[in-house]
Amino acid sequence: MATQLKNLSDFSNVTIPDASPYRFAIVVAQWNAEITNALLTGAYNFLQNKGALEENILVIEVPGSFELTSGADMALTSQKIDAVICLGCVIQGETRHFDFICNAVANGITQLAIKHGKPAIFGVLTTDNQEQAQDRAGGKHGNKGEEAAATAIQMADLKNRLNFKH
Ligand SMILES: Nc1c(NC[C@H](O)[C@H](O)[C@H](O)CO)[nH]c(=O)[nH]c1=O
Ligand SMILES: CC(=O)[C@@H](O)COP(=O)(O)O
Repeated sequence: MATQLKNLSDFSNVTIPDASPYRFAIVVAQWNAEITNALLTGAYNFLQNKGALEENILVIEVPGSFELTSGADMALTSQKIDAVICLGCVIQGETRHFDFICNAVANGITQLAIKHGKPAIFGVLTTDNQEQAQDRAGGKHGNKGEEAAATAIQMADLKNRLNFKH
């Protein structure tokens, strides 16, 4: 398996730009809160470690991952932010509900980035079980929240360097 022995959050070989010029929103789902709170901590601490100012990090909670798209849309529309990070954890249940949520959120966040012309980062765990989620929320496979924060900084910086106006 590709990730079997990997820490997916290892950025030692990647240059992450200074985050201090940028304003971020982190939209976090309350479903599977033990996991999503760990993702939030990872993302928040990573942003601050890369220079983001506390007053430039807005945290918004939504009920579940399905609401991440609308929560991020509200943030991008009403707040002056440069990138939005969407954090959630969807764990497979007995039915196809998992598939509908995961597809809706992935597609929704993708379309949101295009609609607003700003980075909208998919930091949603989509796992078979609780253990896989724990492994990716500060466990042996790293922290998906850190990865999402790193991506948000890189994309906000890219937009700035390209002087991209929407
Ligand atoms: N089963 C999970 C959910 N389900 C709730 C949905 O996200 C949504 O809030 C509901 O369908 C109402 O629109 N959400 C997760 O984030 N993770 C799950 O495992
Ligand atoms: C992944 C989910 O939606 C969670 O509510 C499990 O649902 P179910 O067991 O009804 O598929």
